Amino acid sequence: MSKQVAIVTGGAQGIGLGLTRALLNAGYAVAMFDLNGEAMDRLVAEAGAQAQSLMGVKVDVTSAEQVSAAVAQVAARWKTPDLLVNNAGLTRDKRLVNMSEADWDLVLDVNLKSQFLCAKAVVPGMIEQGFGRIVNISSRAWLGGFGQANYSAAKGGVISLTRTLAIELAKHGITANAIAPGAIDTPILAPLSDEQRAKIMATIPVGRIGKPEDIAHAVLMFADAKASYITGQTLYVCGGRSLSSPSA
Ligand SMILES: NC(=O)c1ccc[n+]([C@@H]2O[C@H](COP(=O)([O-])OP(=O)(O)OC[C@H]3O[C@@H](n4cnc5c(N)ncnc54)[C@H](O)[C@@H]3O)[C@@H](O)[C@H]2O)c1
Ligand SMILES: CC(C)C1=CC=C(C(=O)O)[C@@H](O)[C@H]1O
Repeated sequence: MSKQVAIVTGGAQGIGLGLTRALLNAGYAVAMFDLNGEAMDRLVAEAGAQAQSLMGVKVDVTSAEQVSAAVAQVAARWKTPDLLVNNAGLTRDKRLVNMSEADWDLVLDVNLKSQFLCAKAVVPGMIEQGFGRIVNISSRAWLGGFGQANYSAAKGGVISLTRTLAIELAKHGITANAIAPGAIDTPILAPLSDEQRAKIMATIPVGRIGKPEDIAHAVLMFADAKASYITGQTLYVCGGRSLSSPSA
């Protein structure tokens, strides 16, 4: 495989699907790691000439065994990945008093633990090849948000994890950076009413809700081989929305 190889967790939908498409168009071979096997099968079937550069691996990214088997599958079909985008995530918003231990564990596992597991699985190969790019998706909500004790803590953990990866891996030609999106139009926003969407829009100086392509643009910047001096950073992609007040 002469192409660069990327893994996108949660790559079958929303921001992840935007990343999958943008990376394919940028010439990467892309492996989607997602729970939604049907969606990945459909995407590969619809990929036409790009199908040979696209694979879907049905994997729960909170499982160490499944993650290491999935990374081995990618390396066996193509090569050691050059880029890992840790994007899979979900919310279970509830006020603290109503938040169960299961709500806490699920959100921490999918948003944070998965990033540790995927990094641990790809890094040995990246060290061996002397090159790697890791981009971890956090959220502007790491600043704190009503009903988001679990999600905010997980997304703050993503930023801490990223800084540590950057420090540990710098000498191996591997960078690690985080992206903190604001509101991006994906199925994760589906539960919002028109009124709630309008309220969010009013706080965004750019005057629109973000699109998956906005995040893909930032990922491609961090992934560039020329971006070797950019590591440990968190880039807010949120249309200029204030970082001083907690999201409500
Ligand atoms: N959409 C936003 O406004 C927004 C804002 C800030 C941050 N984010 C973050 O961006 C990332 C993507 O969000 P999105 O809006 O595209 O979400 P989404 O719900 O549209 O897509 C998430 C994808 O992750 C997959 N997934 C979930 N749990 C998984 C697991 N255990 N194993 C494998 N795959 C799993 C889902 O199947 C789905 O394809 C998340 O980390 C989210 O927290 C989103
Ligand atoms: C999950 C969703 C409602 C959501 C939208 C916008 C965010 C932001 O950071 O602006 C996130 O907090 C996230 O909760």
